[in-house]
Amino acid sequence: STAVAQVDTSARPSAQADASAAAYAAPAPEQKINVVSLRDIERQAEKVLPPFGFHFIAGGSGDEWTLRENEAAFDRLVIEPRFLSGVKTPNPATSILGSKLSLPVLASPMGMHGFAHAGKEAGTAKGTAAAGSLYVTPSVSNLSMEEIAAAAGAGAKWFQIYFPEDPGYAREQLQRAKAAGYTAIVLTVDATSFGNRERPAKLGLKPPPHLGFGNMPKSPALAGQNPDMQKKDLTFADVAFCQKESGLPVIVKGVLTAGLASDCVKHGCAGVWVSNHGGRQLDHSPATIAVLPKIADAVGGKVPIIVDSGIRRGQDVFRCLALGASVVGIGRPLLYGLALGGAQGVEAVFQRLRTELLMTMQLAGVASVDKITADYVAPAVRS
Ligand SMILES: Cc1cc2nc3c(=O)[nH]c(=O)nc-3n(C[C@H](O)[C@H](O)[C@H](O)COP(=O)(O)O)c2cc1C
Ligand SMILES: O=C(O)C(=O)c1ccccc1
Repeated sequence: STAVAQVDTSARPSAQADASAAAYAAPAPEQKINVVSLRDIERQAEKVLPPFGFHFIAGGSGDEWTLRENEAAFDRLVIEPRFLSGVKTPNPATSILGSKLSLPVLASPMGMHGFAHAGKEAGTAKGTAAAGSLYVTPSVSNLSMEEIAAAAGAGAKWFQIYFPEDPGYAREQLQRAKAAGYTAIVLTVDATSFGNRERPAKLGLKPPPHLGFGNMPKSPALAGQNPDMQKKDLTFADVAFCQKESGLPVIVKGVLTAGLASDCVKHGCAGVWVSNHGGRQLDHSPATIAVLPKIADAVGGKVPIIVDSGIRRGQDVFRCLALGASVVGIGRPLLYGLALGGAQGVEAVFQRLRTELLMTMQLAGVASVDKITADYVAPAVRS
């Protein structure tokens, strides 16, 4: 295995430090924000974020086909409402692996929130907890997993790991995660090589000085390891390692095929996370909503399915649930909310999605999330 960070990561900020660059001017507001729509805050966040930070967050890989397709694929799927169904107060609450959620939307793991806000991951964790949702802490964070757990407080939390080269360092992180109160491990498998993110280079934007890794090894024997150096040759043996060493349920993130989904179930995974990493890894990998039905079919209800990448509307949440997801994840909009308002901005993003989901459920005629089925969606027919 090799350090991904050393190979192909010209645009990877965590791998580089430009000592001559001015210190990174992350926004720091803590305020209520008005979220008209999740798309609208991307435009607003661009105005307050340093250009590198904005384009690092907003960008995808390669030609950004998958990035566009994530949202375009929803446009090919209509919602067929059932009026006169007597629904009065739809209930968006659900639960996943024992955690109660006030809505079927959680915070996808994202590395290095220092690009979005001076408070780093703390505001995202706090705002997600305030919204009654679940925060997935990234291993490549600017704050430590213990600091992030403290910010989430009683809020539900999982720990996402990029499996490091040294198994001893993997073990240390998994044990720390359990001790810090995380209740599941998310193993991301779609980033063993870093996607070709070209935006910063095309725009002539240089990575800022390093913002600091929160999870450097504690054991002196692991000196030289950092959480951004990943094992390339991942297999199900590494999944088993995570299960054994953490003693926690393990979810595989980055599933895009029915074959991998059924292998995950066979290997005792507690969940399957359908994701193309927000179009940031393998360009021309499929939109998640397009592959969700066959993955749901392969999983057959044996474990929960989480899906993310391009979800921006309550109607998108509805369509994902209709096609077999238990819960959806959102990424970038949370960083935009964070940049604009800190924890309150993050909470406002969840609230906006809740409002849209409630409206969608009311108009579609569905009273609870378990009743959102494939009967309510159909291919869009174009003449
Ligand atoms: C800035 C940024 C950093 C990310 N870092 C990670 C990470 O550390 N680990 C991971 O599993 N996924 C990471 N992702 C992918 C997200 O978990 C998620 O799959 C994706 O953002 C969902 O798509 P969306 O942004 O369109 O909602 C990152 C995404 C972004 C935008
Ligand atoms: O950019 C990403 O998608 C990502 O996964 C990541 C990983 C480490 C640090 C920052 C981002």
